[in-house]
Amino acid sequence: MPSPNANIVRWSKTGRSPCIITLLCSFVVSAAFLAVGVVCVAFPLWGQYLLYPCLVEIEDNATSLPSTRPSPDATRLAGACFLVISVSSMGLLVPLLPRCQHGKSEGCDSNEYVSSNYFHAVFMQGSMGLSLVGVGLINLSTSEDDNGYVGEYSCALKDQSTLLWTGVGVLVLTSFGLMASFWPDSREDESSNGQPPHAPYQRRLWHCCRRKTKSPIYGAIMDDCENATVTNVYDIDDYENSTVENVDDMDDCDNSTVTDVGERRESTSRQRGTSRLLKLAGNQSVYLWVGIVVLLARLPFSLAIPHFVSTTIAKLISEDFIGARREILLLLLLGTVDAVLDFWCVFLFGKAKENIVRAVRVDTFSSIIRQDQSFFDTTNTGDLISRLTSDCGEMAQDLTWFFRFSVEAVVRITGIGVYMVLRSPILGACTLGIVPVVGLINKFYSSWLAKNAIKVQNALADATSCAHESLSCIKTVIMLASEDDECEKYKNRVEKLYDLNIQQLIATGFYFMAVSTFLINTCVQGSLLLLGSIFVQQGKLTAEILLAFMLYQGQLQEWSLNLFQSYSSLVKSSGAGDRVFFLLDRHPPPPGTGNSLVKSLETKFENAMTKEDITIDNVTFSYPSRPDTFALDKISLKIKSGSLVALVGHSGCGKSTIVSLLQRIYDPNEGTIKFGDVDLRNMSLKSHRSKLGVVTQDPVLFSGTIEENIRYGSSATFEEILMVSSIANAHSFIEQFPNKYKEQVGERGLSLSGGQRQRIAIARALARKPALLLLDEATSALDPESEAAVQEALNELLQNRFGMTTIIIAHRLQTVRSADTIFVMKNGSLVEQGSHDQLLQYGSGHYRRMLDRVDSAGLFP
Ligand SMILES: Nc1ncnc2c1ncn2[C@@H]1O[C@H](COP(=O)(O)OP(=O)(O)OP(=O)(O)O)[C@@H](O)[C@H]1O
Repeated sequence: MPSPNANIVRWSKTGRSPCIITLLCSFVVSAAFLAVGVVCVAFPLWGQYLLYPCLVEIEDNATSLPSTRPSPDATRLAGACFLVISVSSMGLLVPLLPRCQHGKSEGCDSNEYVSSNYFHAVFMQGSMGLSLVGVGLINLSTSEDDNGYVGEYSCALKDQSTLLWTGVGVLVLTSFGLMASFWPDSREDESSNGQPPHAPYQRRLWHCCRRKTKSPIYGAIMDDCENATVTNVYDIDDYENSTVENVDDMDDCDNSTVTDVGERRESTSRQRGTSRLLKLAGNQSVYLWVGIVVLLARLPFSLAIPHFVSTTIAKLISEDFIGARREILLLLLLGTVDAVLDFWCVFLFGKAKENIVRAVRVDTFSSIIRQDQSFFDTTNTGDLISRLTSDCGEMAQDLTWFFRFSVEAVVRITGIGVYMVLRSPILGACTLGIVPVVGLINKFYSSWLAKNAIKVQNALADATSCAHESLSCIKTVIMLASEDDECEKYKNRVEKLYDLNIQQLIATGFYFMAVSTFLINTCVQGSLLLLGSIFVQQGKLTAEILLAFMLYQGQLQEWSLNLFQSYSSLVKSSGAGDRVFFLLDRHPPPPGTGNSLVKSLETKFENAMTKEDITIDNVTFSYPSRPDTFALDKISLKIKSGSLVALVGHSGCGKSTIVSLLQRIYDPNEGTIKFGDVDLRNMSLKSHRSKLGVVTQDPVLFSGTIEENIRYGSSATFEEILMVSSIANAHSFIEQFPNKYKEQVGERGLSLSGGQRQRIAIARALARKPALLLLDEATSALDPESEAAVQEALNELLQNRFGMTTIIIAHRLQTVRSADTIFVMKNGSLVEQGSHDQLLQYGSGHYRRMLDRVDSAGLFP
């Protein structure tokens, strides 16, 4: 094998790109193989002359041409070997060409070159192995036996065994070389850092698949949601045709009965899911095509085995023990090659499956996480987790099953069918006749299976959501001693899933009983034996052929079942796929794409808009999940840049809703929110949010260290982290932990107290150096002493250092009274505004009444 390093040096010295030259050479070799293969297969009489040189060389460097020519069958066999070699090599080389034809600058880097050379070497090695086996077989079949017969393997097998076993050995070695290059330890994690893996084959396929992954078929990976438009995310036709709403609308327009509509919708969605699934598989075409090529290469080897079994038995019956041993040796030889190629079939299709699962999971998560808040308001988290885990896995599993078995099944069934019809048309027809019957039964079975699969997936999602909810609220569950209730709830859902699975089990059992065991094993085998024995009795058939028939019939039925099951799997997976595709297709309206004027403004004055005065003008808003109830009703207020304002009012009056609208988690139904003169809807969402610091009533931390949590969403240095922690009055308690800032906070920060979590959340908000700080009851969990300290520090920081605008929602009088302006709200409307003193003096009484009801702890009602 050429040394990869030597190649790199050679390349850098000459400055030329040998990559393309190497590839072209490979192509020329492959084309020559292809030509020889075509001639040998199509015109075996001419092909015999082409194969002479092989024989000369093989026959101990004899100077004369061999006395016997290869038989036409042997020539075809050799031709088939050449065809497989050339087609598979071309299939592997083609994806490299576009990368290399533009030379170094277009990605044909040294690694690519190394990988192409490695590939080339392994390819040549593999070709050599196949050639040795091919030539050995030709020699075997063309040698004369003692009686002068040619082509009956009558020469001593040992004469050729060295050649044959060497060929098989080379193939096995090649295979091990390839396996080693794919072994996970020999490469970097592909997904972790987006870097191509080291292993040469892996690297080459990685490049090919990566290019594909970026194609519009996956689409949903968006580096920046602000640049996301429907066209670059997904093929627009698919997008438009595939949302559930559209399907619903279409169906609603129809006057058909409800059942019709339901069935049609299901079948439409299934078809859509199926075609999308196939498109998805297209992204793994490299693996799938190579897998199919290997599959085809393997077929002659595995198909020949029953033939050798029957000829061995026939030879044993005729007491030709040497001949029988020869057949057994050939069977072992072909079986070994078959086994090695089988590994590659399993691996390549499995790899395609894993790639699909990985890509779909990442894309689905990427799509879910970019949904708007209204989606999460109405969708269960457990349900989404089930989509990510179970649906994605199931979909890809079934999809690759389809590719793995359908191609192989079609080829095998055709091959076996031809063999059978040629050998005995009546027995052949009798065996093949069952295929359409099984196909018909399978059609009903698969359509039932698809419907049931959707129910199963839904039930599974339901059970997952239930478990997820119970576990995420485990403290409350323990506190209220409702473990038994939760177990019961989960049990009920699992029972439902169990019932559906049992139904599926019964249907599957029935299918196998009727199709596999009764129809195929019993009826077909019985009729074959009956007919066959009559033909043998009449002398129309030999027992040897009948035996071969029985063996091939077993294979035929097995592969018919595989073919039909692969179809069922595809239909079934389209159910799981449909739900995943729904998530992939669900693109919230691209938020904050901004107009060019605003974009240029933002570039010019860094984050100018978020710092500006805020004007909420006549805003009306209802939550998407409750469209008829207005949380805000024609509210208008102005907040001066750099000021500290407080929102007060009774619980549920709409204070947090204003904070959500300012973050643009939702858009108002009516009215506008402006920063300076610019409507929030026209601003860049990403830059707006990057300038927000938000602390909510119940802040959530991520599992990890305190330092990581404070730095989350910013790039603060450790010194800055220390500073913001001191401001948030968190430094002192952090220092008391054994690992200080490296202390783990546990899942969702549950190993900290509520007050500690809140102070870390304040520090996290400050670490972002926000232009607008939103504190939604941020100090509610703090004791009065901590709150006072935090508030004091916050006031000083906000007012005197950075001039941030701060909006506080608080129930504590102490917090509110220091605000420049206090907005008093009632039932989604603004009823009073002014400073604490102004409101006491001139207010219409709302604030005063609230003050009157402040309790001894200083809390508003
Ligand atoms: N995600 C939501 N979906 C539907 N309705 C909501 C949602 N969030 C809040 N609401 C409703 O909107 C109204 C205003 O809620 P909001 O959270 O703004 O009140 P608040 O003044 O902040 O109350 P509190 O002081 O208790 O936090 C309430 O009636 C509430 O039930």
